[in-house]
Amino acid sequence: MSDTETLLEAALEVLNTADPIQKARLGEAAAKRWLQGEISVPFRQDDDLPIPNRPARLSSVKLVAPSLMPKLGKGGSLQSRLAMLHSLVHTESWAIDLSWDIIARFGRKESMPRDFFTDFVKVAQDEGRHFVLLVRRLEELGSYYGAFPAHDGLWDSANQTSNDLSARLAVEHCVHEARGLDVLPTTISRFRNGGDEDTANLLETVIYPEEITHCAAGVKWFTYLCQRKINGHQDANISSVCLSPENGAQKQQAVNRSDGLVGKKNVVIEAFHDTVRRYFRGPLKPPFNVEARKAAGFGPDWYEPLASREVKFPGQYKGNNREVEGEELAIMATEGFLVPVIDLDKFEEEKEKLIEAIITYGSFRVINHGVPQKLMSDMKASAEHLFELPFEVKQCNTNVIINGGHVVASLYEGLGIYDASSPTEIHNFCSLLDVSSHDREILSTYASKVHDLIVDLASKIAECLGIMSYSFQEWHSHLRMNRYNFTKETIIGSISGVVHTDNSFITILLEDESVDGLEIMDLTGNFVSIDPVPGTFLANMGDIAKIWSNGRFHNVRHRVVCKKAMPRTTVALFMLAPKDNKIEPQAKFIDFEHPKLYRSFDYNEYRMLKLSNLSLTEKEHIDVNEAAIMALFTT
Ligand SMILES: O=C(O)CCC(=O)C(=O)O
Ligand SMILES: [Fe+2]
Repeated sequence: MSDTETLLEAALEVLNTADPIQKARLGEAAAKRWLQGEISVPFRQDDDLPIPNRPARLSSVKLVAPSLMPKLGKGGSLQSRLAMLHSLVHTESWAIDLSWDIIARFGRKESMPRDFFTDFVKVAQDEGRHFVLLVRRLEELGSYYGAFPAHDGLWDSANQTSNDLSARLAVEHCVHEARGLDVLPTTISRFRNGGDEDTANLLETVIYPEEITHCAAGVKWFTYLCQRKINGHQDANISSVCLSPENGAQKQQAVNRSDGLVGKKNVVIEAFHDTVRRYFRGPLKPPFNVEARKAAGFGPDWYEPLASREVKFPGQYKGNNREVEGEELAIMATEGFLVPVIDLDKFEEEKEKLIEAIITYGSFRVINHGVPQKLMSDMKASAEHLFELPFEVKQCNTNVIINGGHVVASLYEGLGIYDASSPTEIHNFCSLLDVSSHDREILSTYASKVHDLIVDLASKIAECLGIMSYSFQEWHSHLRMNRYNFTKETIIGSISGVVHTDNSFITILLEDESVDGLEIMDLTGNFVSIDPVPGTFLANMGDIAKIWSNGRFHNVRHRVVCKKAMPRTTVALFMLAPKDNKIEPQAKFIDFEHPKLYRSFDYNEYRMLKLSNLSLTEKEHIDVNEAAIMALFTT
């Protein structure tokens, strides 16, 4: 290395190296050079070195969405302990990148003092050592890094804070790393109880105390940035680092006192609350490791108030067309539209999130829904077979509800069955189109299972809102298979599925896992892409839910855009209306503050009105859709 090497250059070398062992080795060497003064310059003022949007990473580690991670188990079996160890190894590999990233990304941009660099160099050094120790242990036990799936949630949140150092410190170090401290004692006892004393010791004596110092670095530099803001832009007089595990809390207090922050402590804590609420979705999960957190320099007043999230129902909801502002807007701007994930296996814990999802977003993803993944992929294959039938055969798919059968539009074709909860209707559809017995079987099993899922979901929603006796059992449903005929000639970005809200209470969508294209309008009015997640269903709330809830539930607007030159097939099951087709707002949602918005009406009347405007341009379509619904208002 040349004498003029900067810490930024060393950090970038680590970030641009894919192999984590090599990352750790390079990081260790760079840290030594910095600490011994061989690298003396953090960066050059005129450097214009690109910081990778994503550090180089091994491609051999299979990534899955966080919500789809297989359960790690409780350490009772070797397999479970290996999965736990693997997850720790993966976290440490990201921790190396995150430490060098904070140095590279923010050090110069935020004109941070030398101690900031030194602190995070030490953190990076620790993380590299932790990775090597843990990966070695994993190998001793006969496994390897990459043997289990992993998720990149840590990097996702790093990405969301890539423009804001305070947010990065708060979320990565004071939320995620602090959460690591909360759960580590349980993890240690799981290894110990499973007979793996070596791993337990390693975690207890090396990793745990050092992780406390990393959390402390987050608290310390978050505090520093607040103080700097309070004092104008002059540098805060923060004492030199060294956050040893034993005295982190005292040092932190000393830091606060020396900077006159004691009186302003609430300002710092309030800023912390604001930042976490803005950049971290959902409440923090208790129980907290109060002792370790205290050693890291932050007491319960920092995190306890973030442990619950107010439920916005029913008083605070302001209506669909409300202005989005503050926290909500910031979350949406930084996260894009990540629809909330509802785990049906843990429904009791998910209620609050579900209510927020249906009221605020009108869209959520369901996992552990009980429909076998094989049936989902078979259904998609069967839908593809049906679209391959001769055109005249498909034309036999007429239907009693408007637009319920075979429809053809530019780039789009649809086939449908109403009522999909009726075995006779499925049978009639299959007979008319001469569907093979294999596809027939799949269609009827799928329709019946997903219909049951929708009934269950709708009942759960009602139950969350205290409507216990309402039965969705007899509601009709409509199964629609969608085919978007995207080819090489289709212009990428062209809209195939016009902007619309669904004519349903809930729609359960089986996505095309190889071709994305669905876009949902977020509360700021922008369309954001929804990436398909295999094995899950996307649930969208439709107009009928909005009416039934007297305007409380959000009927989400969405459209389909060509993203790839490949045909796209999706299957939607819409829960439409009760058997008698009468829809009206439920009494539960009507009170003095919320007068009845809609008169009782017939579902078919609504559908005629809604679908009579399909040929309009996109902008008009939105307005007329809304107008059509408004026309049903009581006056
Ligand atoms: O195909 C999709 O992704 C969306 C389909 C849809 O919005 C619908 O069928 O109503
Ligand atoms: Fe739709």
